Amino acid sequence: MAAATPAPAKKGAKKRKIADVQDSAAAPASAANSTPSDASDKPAPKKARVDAKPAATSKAKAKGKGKPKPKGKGNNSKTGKARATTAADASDASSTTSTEEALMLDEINGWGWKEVAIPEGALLTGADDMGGFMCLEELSGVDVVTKEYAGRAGKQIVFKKTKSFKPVKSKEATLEEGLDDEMMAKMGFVHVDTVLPDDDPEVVKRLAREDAKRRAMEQQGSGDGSGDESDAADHVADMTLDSDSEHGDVSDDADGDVHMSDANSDNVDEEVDEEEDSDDADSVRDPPTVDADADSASNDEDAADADDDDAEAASASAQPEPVDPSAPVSRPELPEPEGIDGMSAWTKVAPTINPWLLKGLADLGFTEPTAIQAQTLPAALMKRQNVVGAAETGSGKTLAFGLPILDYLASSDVVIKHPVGLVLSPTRELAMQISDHLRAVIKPFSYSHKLNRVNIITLVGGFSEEKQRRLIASSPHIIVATPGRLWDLLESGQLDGDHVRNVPFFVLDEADKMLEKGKFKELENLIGMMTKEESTTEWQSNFKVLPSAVKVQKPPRKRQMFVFSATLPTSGPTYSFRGKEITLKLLLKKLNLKTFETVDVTGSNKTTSNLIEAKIDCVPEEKDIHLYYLLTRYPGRTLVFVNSIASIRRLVPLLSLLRLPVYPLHAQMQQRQRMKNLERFAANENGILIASDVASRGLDIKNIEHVIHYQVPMTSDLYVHRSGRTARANASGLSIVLVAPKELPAYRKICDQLDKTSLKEFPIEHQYMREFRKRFNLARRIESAEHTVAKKSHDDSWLKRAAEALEVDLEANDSDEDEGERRKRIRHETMVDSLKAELNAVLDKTILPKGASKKYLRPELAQALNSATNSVMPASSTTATYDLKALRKKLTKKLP
Ligand SMILES: Nc1ncnc2c1ncn2[C@@H]1O[C@H](COP(=O)(O)OP(=O)(O)OP(=O)(O)O)[C@@H](O)[C@H]1O
Repeated sequence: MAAATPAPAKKGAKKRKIADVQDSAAAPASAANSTPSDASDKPAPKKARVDAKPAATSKAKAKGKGKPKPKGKGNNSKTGKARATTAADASDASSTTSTEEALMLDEINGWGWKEVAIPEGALLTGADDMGGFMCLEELSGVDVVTKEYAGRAGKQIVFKKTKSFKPVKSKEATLEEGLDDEMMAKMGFVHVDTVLPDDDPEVVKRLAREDAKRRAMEQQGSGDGSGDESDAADHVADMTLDSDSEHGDVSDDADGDVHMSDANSDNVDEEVDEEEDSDDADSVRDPPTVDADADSASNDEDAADADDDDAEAASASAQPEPVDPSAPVSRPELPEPEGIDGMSAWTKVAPTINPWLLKGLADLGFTEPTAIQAQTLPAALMKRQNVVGAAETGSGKTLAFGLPILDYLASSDVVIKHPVGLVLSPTRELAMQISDHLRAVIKPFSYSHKLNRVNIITLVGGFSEEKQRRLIASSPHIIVATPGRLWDLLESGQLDGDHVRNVPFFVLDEADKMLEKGKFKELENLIGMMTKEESTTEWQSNFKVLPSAVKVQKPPRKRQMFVFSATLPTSGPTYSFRGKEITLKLLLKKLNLKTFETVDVTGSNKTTSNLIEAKIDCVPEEKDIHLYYLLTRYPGRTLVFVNSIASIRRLVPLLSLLRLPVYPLHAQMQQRQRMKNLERFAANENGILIASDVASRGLDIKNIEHVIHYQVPMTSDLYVHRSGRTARANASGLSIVLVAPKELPAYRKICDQLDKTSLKEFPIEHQYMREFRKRFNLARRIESAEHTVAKKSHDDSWLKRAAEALEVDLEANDSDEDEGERRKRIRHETMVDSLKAELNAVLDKTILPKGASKKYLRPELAQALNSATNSVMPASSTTATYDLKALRKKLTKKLP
């Protein structure tokens, strides 16, 4: 049995545009059994900003790019194999239909059909199975049917035309010329060169308005002055996605994919790879360049005006000047952006702030600065001072240090072609979030003109180095990185040391964490590299930098530094980390930061006033039940922090069995999975993230309602950061700590360090706990039985593999034992099934009485928490005994 497929498409031309995306989607696949497909067969290009219609055809297709030459059209019955034919071969010009449909059928005829083998019975079991075969039934007017062969077994696929088509009367598309623009427009194509550079409806509308205005002006005063023309050309260039040859490369990336995504698309996307790809594409697409289009447009005009006799001279003068790539390129003059009238609160603290940043802030709804921003900007943006900043979690520190960098970029007269900002973050997720946040603010400026594109890249572990190399090559303006990955890239010579050493802005976010002794060796190396005046052999040997990696020739420019955290000890002599006292002085000495402004807007207890804090005393064995109770009783986006990855691995399957939407997050997970889980958590309003402290700092996920500390955190700083994932940006939130008797000393220390007498006892409805316990215990039993089955089958397969490797006949030696084991496994499996049935039956019933409020922060609960007079330690019932025991133990130890 055989089916037909067109010959593989020719490799597309190098200069591919948006229309080609559609084309490649519609191009026939070359794999066996694959067939010509409609554009819908392949996913649309990620974030393509143009709705190029109709999807199944394209300008490039019409031109014949990538289209196989018609061949093998004749009858091949001689071969004895089936051949797909199309009834559209017999053209019928009598009736009229849309040119689009006609073109499609024309295409089918045009593809060079060839035979490929299909395994007997795999596809052609009946006409019913043909539905969607090759996606051709998507084409209006084509049916896919099978036909018995005359006189022999087997079936034949036939594409049957069900409508008549009038061939396109206008100029026929040829491989060389394609359809003319008029024809393309009639068919509903959007010319790729008119595609706007953004899918943001606001920007699209504004650019369209400006375009209309400009056209009207051009028509009115046509010919008067070249300035207008060059403006117009500039604008067209601005709106062009990839009209010059430099952009041809976009389509030719390693994956063969064309990426036409939003310039700000470093967002967490479905696939990490895609996300990075899109970032790559963006970066490659838009390096700051001389606007050659505008130049050549006006030069062409000049040449056209020249006297014929002087044609040669005119054409010589029309040659564009050779461009020195290192020469500064001026930024276009931009009009004042609209919609920034209500932003005076910002200009009050930073009068010179670039209006395009105000526009970005206004678009985000940030009409006034937060306290840390209001106090940082005068020093950082107006006076260009170093700033050491401390402010509560969720109080907007990212923009406090980000705005001065963005302002520098937006206010430069010339196009900047090198990195100006380096932001270091302790975790990958936080680094990506910082990049996204900065991009969101600079977006209107970035899209105001092609030359204004601000390129922010993220360099973190977990992504392929190849992709990160491509990002580095994309002329980034701001690099947001984790120290480890940045150092790797420097050490291996992939990132030029000068890029890092000469940045005029350097940010250390979560600085206290970053500077923990021994935690970030790479950071110490980086700081050493950045703070040394000159490259010396001593320095190089100290930090083991490959000489090729760091080409430091000159001392760094004056650099502005930002050192930020929610838990920086700006006042008071010291702060402690795991028993070690660290002074701020020591911290700043490491950074070689001698002069700086301190901005500290943290309250005495370091947590935000919108945070309601409570605790639950319970013995370790009861923690699971209490957790289950809280998660079920009060649904809402909840982040559960645990102290060990083992706890995550234990809790996630149990809570999943109990039908809770739980997602794990810890450092041993693959980066792709980490991103996916964060995405899922952020998308599910009742989502539950069970995380290690990798999620404790900086993560800004909207509307996290509750944070639960399953175990008492090791330090008060950690408690502050964990709790700070809720109650962000003026929202309210609840943090609950589950305290086991053994954890009381750690808990007390935290309270002490944060100036809290104690936390309020969270009210538990004990009458329901029995039922919660019953359900949880069922889940535990299922888990344990499943574990036994899984372990057994794992052991078996290991044994089998080992036996195979040793060429031992397992069956013969172990058959008796196998039988016993097999019975055991069946018993376990049966038990799992019946336990599951039991659990499902109880889960179908609700525990809470009808009408019980499920709102966590319902007023009476908040009231109860606030008014509780819990001045003594919470575990009042257990504290005394616990303390006594502990004391006795201590005393006994001291005795000789
Ligand atoms: N001026 C503003 N007005 C309103 N919201 C703002 C403003 N500035 C920032 N935000 C929002 O506040 C939230 C918290 O900001 P950000 O992540 O910078 O906080 P942070 O202080 O760095 O927190 P953390 O210490 O946890 O890292 C973000 O969602 C951000 O978009």
